[in-house]
Amino acid sequence: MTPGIRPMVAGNWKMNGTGGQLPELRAIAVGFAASGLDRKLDAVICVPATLISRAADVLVSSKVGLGGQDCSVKESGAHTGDISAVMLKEAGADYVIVGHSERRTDHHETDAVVSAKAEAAWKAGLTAIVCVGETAAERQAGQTLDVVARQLLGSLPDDMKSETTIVAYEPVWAIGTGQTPTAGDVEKAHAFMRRELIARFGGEGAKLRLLYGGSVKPLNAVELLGVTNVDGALVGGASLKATDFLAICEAYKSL
Ligand SMILES: O=C(CO)COP(=O)(O)O
Repeated sequence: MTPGIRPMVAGNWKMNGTGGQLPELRAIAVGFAASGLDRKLDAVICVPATLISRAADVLVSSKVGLGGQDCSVKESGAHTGDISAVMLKEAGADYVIVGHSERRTDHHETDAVVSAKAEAAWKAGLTAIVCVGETAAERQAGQTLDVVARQLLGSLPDDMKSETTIVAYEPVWAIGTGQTPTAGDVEKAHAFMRRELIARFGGEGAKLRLLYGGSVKPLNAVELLGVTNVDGALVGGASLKATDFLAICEAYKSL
């Protein structure tokens, strides 16, 4: 937690979810409203692009935000298979994840590409959730903070505003593995990011939401979300089940 920063729990459904998954989204919307937790935090679900318009219908007048998982650096044109930020916005999204490690790996996205995607997102009126995080090999080599510093520097454009940007620290080795860094390690990484962001962006860096992602589950949510400078979570697998996602949000009842 950071005093004065409203937390966020964001779900990333990744390449999971056809129409049969929409009842879970409805259950998240209903459960989140019933919990009264919207007074304390924002909840967002980032669905596959094919589900955005239908998800927007499900979430209409709900307190749960909607996001995509990637966008093109371009607005339109001859880019077969790509989806622009403008298209996501038109379909009903208000957020988009950029620079997830799975995109950096599977699609060889560089920091420069991620930065251009964040710019494209802002231009379309979306909030960009920019992901950074070290691999297992980089961690073993003691390079965690160097990698995070390099990715933050390269992936965040100079005109970054805290209102339309969120940073997610996702150690690659913690994603989908059930392994997490210790609370102490997360604290160190987030304190480092905060210092770097303040050094570069001043007050905007101080106000930026910093999410932790990587095997966040109902059982470890209180511990991880209670860490200083952790302003929420980016949740993969556990966001596919409404009960798990809501249980993670519930952590804020005791924080
Ligand atoms: O990559 C993630 C969210 O973007 C984390 O995934 P898991 O929560 O499944 O580890």
